[in-house]
Amino acid sequence: MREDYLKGDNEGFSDAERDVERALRPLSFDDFTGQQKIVENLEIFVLAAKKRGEPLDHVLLHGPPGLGKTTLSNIIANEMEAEIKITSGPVLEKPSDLAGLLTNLEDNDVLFIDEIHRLNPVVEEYLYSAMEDFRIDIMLDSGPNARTIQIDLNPFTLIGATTRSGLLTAPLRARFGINARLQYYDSKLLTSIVKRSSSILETPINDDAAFEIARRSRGTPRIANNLLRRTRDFAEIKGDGTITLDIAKMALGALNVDQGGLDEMDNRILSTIIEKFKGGPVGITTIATACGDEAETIEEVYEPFLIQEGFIKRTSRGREVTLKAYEHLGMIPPSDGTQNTLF
Ligand SMILES: Nc1ncnc2c1ncn2[C@@H]1O[C@H](COP(=O)(O)OP(=O)(O)OP(=O)(O)O)[C@@H](O)[C@H]1O
Ligand SMILES: [Mg+2]
Repeated sequence: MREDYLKGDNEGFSDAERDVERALRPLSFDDFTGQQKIVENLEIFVLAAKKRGEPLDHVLLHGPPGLGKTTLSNIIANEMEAEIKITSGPVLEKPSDLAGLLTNLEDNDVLFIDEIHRLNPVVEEYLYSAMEDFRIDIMLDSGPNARTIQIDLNPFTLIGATTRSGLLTAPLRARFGINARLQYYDSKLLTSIVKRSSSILETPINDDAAFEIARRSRGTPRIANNLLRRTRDFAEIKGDGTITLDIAKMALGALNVDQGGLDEMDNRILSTIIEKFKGGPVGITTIATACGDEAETIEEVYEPFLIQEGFIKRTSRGREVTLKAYEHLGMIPPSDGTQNTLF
């Protein structure tokens, strides 16, 4: 079980915690740290769309949890000076659920569909004409009385967010004019996010403490913010309210946060490759089966971070762990490069 502060979504959080999360959310492009290329491009597309008086082209945001997809979607709507209607794939069960939302959109509004990979295929079909022609065909009645009517929609922008872009159908993917994959944040960017958040929370924090939290946040702003809040508790109870490096280390230690910021699944993937497959190379499907997760989740959610941080290498024959992975787990690497000495 992952701890609350590492959770992908907000499940397990109290209302107060959710309010804090909302307060920490940047509201404009200027406020948003990192993802520089994506933000620069979006700023241009938004300005151009506003100049033409048109809606922004449909946007697909994908990437691992907690990197800012929902945040960016809200920012896009703010910057477009448009209303945002928020829903998610699993909530839209029937075409009429979608039709209800679409017909209520004003000119240039944003419809945000979270977890868009989980759309019901029937609903997805309706989305095609809505996205392309701003029109939907609605079926009225059924049986012998069945007839369809065409409804014109106000021009709108669909923003889809997903952690699993590999599960999107090709026709849906093709209808997004703007397609951006969010990347993990480096420790420097996360340090400035931690500092920004602590100033919103009115909690003083030392530079080295901010960096320590950032470094151990798995490249993810949501985790950084959550660890900051827990560390603040320690500073208030065990210190004088300021987050110092000692307080940060004490808090992160007490919370069992990994030295390298890896989570339980990351560690399981690494130890599985080492213990069951002699460090690799091994195929992603085999790793997934051994770890009890889906290959696509490992490939899209976990592996990118492990590769970026140099724990895993991708070779033509599969995935291989690096020396850094052995060191991280306190295991002895094979001496001749073929045999795992632990086996
Ligand atoms: N670039 C950023 N700068 C500052 N804070 C950020 C940034 N990106 C994300 N955050 C913070 O991290 C939290 C999580 O971001 P967000 O909810 O947008 O992630 P997400 O990609 O939508 O995650 P999920 O896939 O789980 O829905 C937000 O509350 C926000 O405060
Ligand atoms: Mg989100």
